[in-house]
Amino acid sequence: MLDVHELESGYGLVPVLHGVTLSVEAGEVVVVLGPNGAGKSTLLRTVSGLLSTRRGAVSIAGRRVTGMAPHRIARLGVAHVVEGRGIFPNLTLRENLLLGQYMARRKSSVGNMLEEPLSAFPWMKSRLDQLGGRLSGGQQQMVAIARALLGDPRVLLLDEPSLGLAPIITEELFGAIRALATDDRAVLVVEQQIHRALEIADRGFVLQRGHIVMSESASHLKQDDRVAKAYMS
Ligand SMILES: Nc1ncnc2c1ncn2[C@@H]1O[C@H](COP(=O)(O)OP(=O)(O)OP(=O)(O)O)[C@@H](O)[C@H]1O
Repeated sequence: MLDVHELESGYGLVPVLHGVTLSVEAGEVVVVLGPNGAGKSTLLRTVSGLLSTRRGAVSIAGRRVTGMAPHRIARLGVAHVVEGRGIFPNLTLRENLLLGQYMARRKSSVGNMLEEPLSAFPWMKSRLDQLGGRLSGGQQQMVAIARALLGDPRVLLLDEPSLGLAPIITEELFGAIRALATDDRAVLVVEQQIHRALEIADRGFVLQRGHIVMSESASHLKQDDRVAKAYMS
């Protein structure tokens, strides 16, 4: 579903990604691990087109999207949930969700669009009229992800979904994320919570200074000491 080939990108004159190659199949959750500044967020930004590609290619379901504007990439099925949630405090939960309509790939009624997000996060059904600003941090993160589902994305990119959340909320959130990798969707997650993320992932990559230094199954990475060492280098 997502293919990244020899990707290079950066900011101004500073290169950050140095030839990153990875793929994520439909039905998979793949986690990108690595120390601060390794280039994890930069990788997601380059895939979604927020940052331009200098070399290499990105393809979604076999279609090359390299060089396309972010809104076109979104229409082709890439949803990027950036760090920091972006919930509007003075809009209701329903209104916050419906902002995701602009990413929709096909025309659909509002009721149909809300079906998947509300079944992924059932607690939302009774809170649709509550203001975004009154929701807890964990609930806001779930709203950000639910909003991305309105476009029925083929590729869901999640940047540090657990940031600032209590462990018990993180567990609930990760359970929901696992269920989002359906037969026609791939999920790529950047995370600092290594162990929790590997619990729900099928595979993982370790990024260090813009290079992929490990690429293994999640069960393998869980037992490999080199993962923790990568964080200290
Ligand atoms: N907007 C920006 N302008 C210039 N340099 C940036 C910008 N954003 C990130 N960088 C630099 O790019 C490098 C990679 O940053 P990136 O945010 O992708 O790392 P990361 O692995 O996601 O780390 P973190 O977990 O700290 O977010 C870092 O050296 C960072 O300082």
